[in-house]
This record gives sequence, C-alpha cells and structure tokens, in this order.
Amino acid sequence: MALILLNRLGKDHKDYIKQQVHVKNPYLDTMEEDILYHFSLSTKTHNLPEMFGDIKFVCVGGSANRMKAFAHFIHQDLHIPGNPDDIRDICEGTDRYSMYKVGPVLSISHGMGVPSISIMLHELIKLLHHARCQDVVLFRLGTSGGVGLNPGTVVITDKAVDYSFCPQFEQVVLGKVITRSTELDEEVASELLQYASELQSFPTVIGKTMCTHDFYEGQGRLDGALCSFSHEEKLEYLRKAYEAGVRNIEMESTVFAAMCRVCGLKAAVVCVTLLNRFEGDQITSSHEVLVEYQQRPQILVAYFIKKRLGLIP
Ligand SMILES: O=P(O)(O)O[C@H]1O[C@H](CO)[C@@H](O)[C@H]1O
Ligand SMILES: O=c1cc[nH]c(=O)[nH]1
Repeated sequence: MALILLNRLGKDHKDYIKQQVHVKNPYLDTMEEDILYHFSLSTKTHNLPEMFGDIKFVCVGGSANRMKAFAHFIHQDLHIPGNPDDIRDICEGTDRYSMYKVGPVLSISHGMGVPSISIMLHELIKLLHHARCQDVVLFRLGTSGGVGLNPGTVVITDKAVDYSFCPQFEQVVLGKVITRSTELDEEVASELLQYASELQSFPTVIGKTMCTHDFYEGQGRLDGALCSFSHEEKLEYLRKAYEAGVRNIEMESTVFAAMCRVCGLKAAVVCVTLLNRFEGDQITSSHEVLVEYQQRPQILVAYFIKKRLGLIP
C-alpha cells in the first residue's frame, strides 16, 4: 500500500524536489549510538530506516488521545488495510509522548507548551534524519483561543508570532538569547486554504498565530490563580493583537515553525478556535462540541494528505 501511495506521489508531483531532513548538529555523526530517550527508541536497538523510512506526513498535537484518534481516522480515511485496533503506541516504553504510524503518516502527541514540544521535535527531527526520510511535511493539529473569530473556526497560520507580535522564537543557549525566524511554508498554507474552500465543512481563515508561554496571564486571561491586569488592559492587548493580524493564540507554534524551518522541513499549523477571547476566557462548550471542533483540523489535513497522495482528484 505504502509503495503504491509513494509511486503516486512521485508521479503526480514531479516538481516536488526531494528534500532531506537537515539536522544542524555536527556532533551527531560522531555518535556511535543515538538514544531518543523520550521516544524509547535508539539507533542501535531499532532499525529506524525500516520502521520509519516511508514517512511523508507527520501530524503532531498536544493530547495523546487526540493523536490516537487521528491515527484511527487516517487509517480509515486512507483505506489502509488491517484492523485499526492493531495500531500500537510506538512510544509505549515511555509515558512522555504517544506515537502512531499509519502507512506514510506519523501521529505524535507533544504535550503542552514550548519546552514539551521542543524536546519532542529534537527527537522527531533526529528520527526522520536517521530513518533517511525525504519530502516530509509536518502539521501541528491544535486547539487555540480565537481573536475576533467564532468558536469552531479553523485558523491556518501564515506566521507564528511571539507576545510582541514578531515572527520570531527566542531560545536561551549557554545563557545567551538566539533568535530564530518562524516563517511557515507559504505553499502548504495556501494549499490548505484552497482545500478548506473545496471541503466547505467549517469556517476557515488564514492569519497570524500568537504563541505564548502560559495559558492564563500569558494569554491575557482574567480567570487564572493570578491576574495582574484589568479587564480593559486585557481587551486593549487583544485589540492590538487583532490589528497586528493575530487571529488565534496557542502555545507551541513559534518553536514548531522555527525548528522545522532550520531543519529544512515544510510545516503548517492548523488550529481550531475553542472560544472568542473578546467574549470571555473560560471554555464553556460541551465535551461533544469540543471533540467535534478538534476533528476539524484533522479533516482538513487528511484531505491535504489524500490530495498529495493522489487519492482524490
Ligand atoms: O490543543 P493543543 O495541541 O494541546 O494546543 C493548545 O492547547 C493547550 C492549552 O490548553 C496548549 O498546548 C495550546 O497550544
Ligand atoms: O484559549 C486557548 C484555547 C486553547 N489553547 C490555548 O492555548 N488557548
């Protein structure tokens, strides 16, 4: 099945130049073994090219359950043979992250916030490198707070921005701040927008996504255990964000965009909004509604994958 899919990919996308994963660490090649500790995988104990060499799409999201559900959904959507109940968590040897492989698709959870996704991305990018994967596209399928959008709207990120609305990610290295660009792949983003209009299943927009280091004060919420600002100051900040083009707020997009970019990986961020932050801070929708919202980015990205694989015209 995977072979047929890859042949189709090659045939239909001749212009799609083979892109390697570039790890940017000269020390890696000198290591006899690389232990991907948080995945419970290693270059000595696992045949990574055999296990992962055919991966073309990697989908990541905060919650382990969501990424398991996505694995089951994509199994069905791509008509992969076999019983979906046999899809096992490749990282079951650790309880840090969950990872599922379904044909050319890898589905991985990353937990909440920049430190958690950053650790996962270091190991994922090394994994793709060791497995000699080519032409991989990464997607973050997430939830977010909307800025001036109705709940349930899907936002395709054109730029991931920091708390001051700048498209950059600051990483402290050896006590100094390194700044990396957070531009995402424009082609993938506009392809996603086109597919959203073909699907016509839910409202979808393209815009900037603000990444914060906290869910409460960091996102201007008035309902945390601490609150050091007024309601008016909150609205003023959200208004400035809206004017700067920000349409949603989450907690991983800048480091995701920055690390993928440095390593030559095409990447996109697709998050559904759970509420309109101009109208409140608490997430009041029912569990059923929230589950349906979370499926929206999955439906859009699954459609992208099927298009890229030539499974739909
Ligand atoms: O829905 P996920 O992918 O977890 O992402 C969003 O939800 C979490 C906060 O509830 C943060 O991690 C934020 O980025
Ligand atoms: O408001 C929200 C909702 C989901 N995730 C966030 O980071 N913020």
